[in-house]
Amino acid sequence: MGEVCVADIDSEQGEATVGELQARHGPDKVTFFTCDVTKDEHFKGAWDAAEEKLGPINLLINNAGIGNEQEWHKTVEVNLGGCMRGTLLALDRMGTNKGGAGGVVVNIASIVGLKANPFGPVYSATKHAIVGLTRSLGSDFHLKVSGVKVQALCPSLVKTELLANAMKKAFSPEVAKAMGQFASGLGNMTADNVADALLKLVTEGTNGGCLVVEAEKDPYYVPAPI
Ligand SMILES: NC(=O)C1=CN([C@@H]2O[C@H](COP(=O)(O)OP(=O)(O)OC[C@H]3O[C@@H](n4cnc5c(N)ncnc54)[C@H](O)[C@@H]3O)[C@@H](O)[C@H]2O)C=CC1
Ligand SMILES: CC/C=C\CC(=O)/C=C/C=C\C=C\C=C\[C@@H](O)[C@@H](O)C/C=C\CCC(=O)O
Repeated sequence: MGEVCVADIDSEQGEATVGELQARHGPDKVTFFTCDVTKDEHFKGAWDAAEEKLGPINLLINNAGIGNEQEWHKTVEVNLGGCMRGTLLALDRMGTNKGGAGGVVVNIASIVGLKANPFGPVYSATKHAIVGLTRSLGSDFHLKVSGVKVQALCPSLVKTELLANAMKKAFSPEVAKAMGQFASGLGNMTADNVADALLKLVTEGTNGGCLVVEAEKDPYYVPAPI
């Protein structure tokens, strides 16, 4: 395994996760930095600290996300703002046109970045925007300029904290009532299924590609409609 830096706003959970990974892969292989992806100075600080400790970064996974329909500014700022901030920073630091060695960015979007989600309209809008950002910067033009591939992973539902929190912060009482039943009909995909698809994207992904991962299906690309 290469060296990995985990950065998250939740330092308690982040340190615990990194502790588990260090026990498995070695203390020098994984490190944690606290980072709020809505803040430029946090993102840049975490990037610099990670490079100082682990060496040059060649892969960024923009994973932070929330499903809070009641505070839509916050959802836009974390989901879209985080991916935008991260992708632009990665181009600035890894771009061959900026003195870097090139690399890969993976934005964690969602299947509802490619289709509607009546149970989370704001969340769905942020994920559609992430897909647009990814397809635009993932064009041949930008790859030639920067040597950085930009791709998106679009998972279907996994029952994580995100879903539990989203149910508490649902769009309306009607949605809150309908959401649980809808979610339970979506199959049992696990975080490991998503991780396998992510690995495929990182190692053999197509620039600008949006790879969908759903329960009981092989991952598949969804091309832009026009
Ligand atoms: N769970 C699901 O069904 C799906 C999740 N996704 C996406 O996958 C990603 C990960 O989600 P999950 O693991 O499901 O949720 P999660 O709630 O377990 O993890 C989200 C992580 O983002 C962190 N975070 C939240 N705000 C942050 C901020 N301002 N700065 C830094 N970190 C912040 C949280 O502390 C947490 O560790 C998200 O982008 C989510 O939208 C995509 C498709 C399906
Ligand atoms: C904030 C919620 C947490 C996670 C969302 C996420 O990232 C993944 C969602 C996974 C699946 C969503 C599927 C959405 C399907 C819709 O396009 C429709 O097929 C739903 C159909 C009917 C809904 C009821 C209606 O419109 O009348």
